[in-house]
Amino acid sequence: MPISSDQLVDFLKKCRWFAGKARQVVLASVIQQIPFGEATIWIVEVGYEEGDTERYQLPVISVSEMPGFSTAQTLILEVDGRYLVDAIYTETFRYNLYTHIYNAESYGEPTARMAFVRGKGLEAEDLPEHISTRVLPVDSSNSALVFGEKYFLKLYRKLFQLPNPEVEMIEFLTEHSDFRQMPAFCGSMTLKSLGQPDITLGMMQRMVDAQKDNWDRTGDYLNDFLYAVPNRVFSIQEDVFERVGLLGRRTGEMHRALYNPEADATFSPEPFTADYRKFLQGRLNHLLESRYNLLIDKYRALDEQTQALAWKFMEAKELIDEFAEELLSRDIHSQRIRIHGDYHLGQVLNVQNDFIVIDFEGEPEASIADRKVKHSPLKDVAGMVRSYHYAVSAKLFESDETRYLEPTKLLKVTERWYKLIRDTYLDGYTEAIGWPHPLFKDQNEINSLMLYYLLEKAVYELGYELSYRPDWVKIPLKGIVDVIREVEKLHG
Ligand SMILES: Nc1ncnc2c1ncn2[C@@H]1O[C@H](COP(=O)(O)OP(=O)(O)O)[C@@H](O)[C@H]1O
Ligand SMILES: O=P(O)(O)O[C@H]1O[C@H](CO)[C@@H](O[C@H]2O[C@H](CO)[C@@H](O)[C@H](O)[C@H]2O)[C@H](O)[C@H]1O
Repeated sequence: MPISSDQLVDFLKKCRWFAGKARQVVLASVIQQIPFGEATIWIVEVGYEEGDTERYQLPVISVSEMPGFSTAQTLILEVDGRYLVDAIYTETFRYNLYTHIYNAESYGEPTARMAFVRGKGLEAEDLPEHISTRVLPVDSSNSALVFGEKYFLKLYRKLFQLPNPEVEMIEFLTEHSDFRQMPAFCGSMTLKSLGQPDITLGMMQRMVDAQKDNWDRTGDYLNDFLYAVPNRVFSIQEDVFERVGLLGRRTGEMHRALYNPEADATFSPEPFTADYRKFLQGRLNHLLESRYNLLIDKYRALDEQTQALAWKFMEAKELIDEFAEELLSRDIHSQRIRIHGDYHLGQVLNVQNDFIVIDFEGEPEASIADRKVKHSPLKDVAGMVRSYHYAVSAKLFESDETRYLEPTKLLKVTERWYKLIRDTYLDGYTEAIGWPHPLFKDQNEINSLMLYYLLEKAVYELGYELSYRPDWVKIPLKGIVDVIREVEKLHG
């Protein structure tokens, strides 16, 4: 069925996974069609009034009846009593996907073929003919399919002209390490077109039966803490310290697994080269500039307390520049490896008495090439430390229970919780990494790099909050101001 640009745009705008909703679309068109059984995989290109074009994966199939389980994102077009639907909603398409992964079988012509890989996590007993399939209704930027209630397939929607970093990470950890706190790799599907870079279309992992992610679980702990605060009681249960320490240890184990001097170039550790330092500097400058501009744009809409923090950030511009320049112009002897890259409490699922780390796709704002750059693992550590700061700040600053407390007292309690939890997390991390470790030269480098990554993360978050959650802008700003204070201390 032919489809016009307007029809495509109307459909895309209904889809949770379409990232271009806030942008002005000029044209959407199907630029490649890859037949796959009764379905066809469309590669859709979207052009915007400003900025780069984007590509999306849309598997389609023409059916005479709407699928049993349908959502607002199912129907693309209806013509003469037939329906063109997103193929993930049909059993035929899902079954075909699973069968090809199970058999590690390629499909298509030499000019454009889909290569299917089967991973260690897929068990031989789960034969395609016995497998149940369904769409998992997740509020996510991709689509999720479930097979036999045992396997979770992420069908990537926004496509990149390079293999997806998540598949590389999960495959590496599953096949070449003994780290088991992530869902094991079960398979992948990649589009290989003649003369074009490979494009990852999907990845299958073991399905995790998670009760809650760790952002929600930390929120539960914080509720207990919060209720006591108005009674001038400061109480953190021993269980909370144990869980935070365990997460620190699991993070350390993840980084130990990713540190492999025997690995090929994609994963082998690298030194802090001049090129990397230039990359870091360029990235921070770019982030800072975009955040200053965004802040100026949105300044008047911010509350008084947030405006004051914003001023501190703006006034410290020179100090921040000096700090970054000084750190990045010295020789650094710690090492860099592939890391998670977007590590925060929401990326950790609670499973029984342990954790499972998910979503190794890297930072959403970064290009796909940048997401594969190796960093000091302290960048992940800083991400999680920031996340604990977020959790306590969001709870204490936004709750009814604490509304009438004096702001300076509230801030003190928040800081006390944050510092105890941060140190517990860091102790767990250090214990698992083991000391000394070739990833880190000495405590001095650790302190400086931590400060740098904390700053970079908080500046990144400032953009995220200014765009999506203006009420939370003060949280990353507070994080930035904390780093500024530390830097001031260093400069005497
Ligand atoms: N292996 C898995 N098993 C079960 N559920 C998962 C698994 N991986 C992710 N999820 C669920 O799907 C949601 C989206 O996953 P995520 O990796 O964050 O995808 P995205 O990058 O598309 O947002 C998660 O919040 C989690 O609830
Ligand atoms: O959607 P992703 O999980 O890939 O990550 C993006 O969204 C996150 C918010 O959901 C954002 O995280 C920030 O808010 C979290 C609380 O909601 C907090 O725990 C994180 O520390 C904070 O960075 C993340 O930065 C963004 O990339």
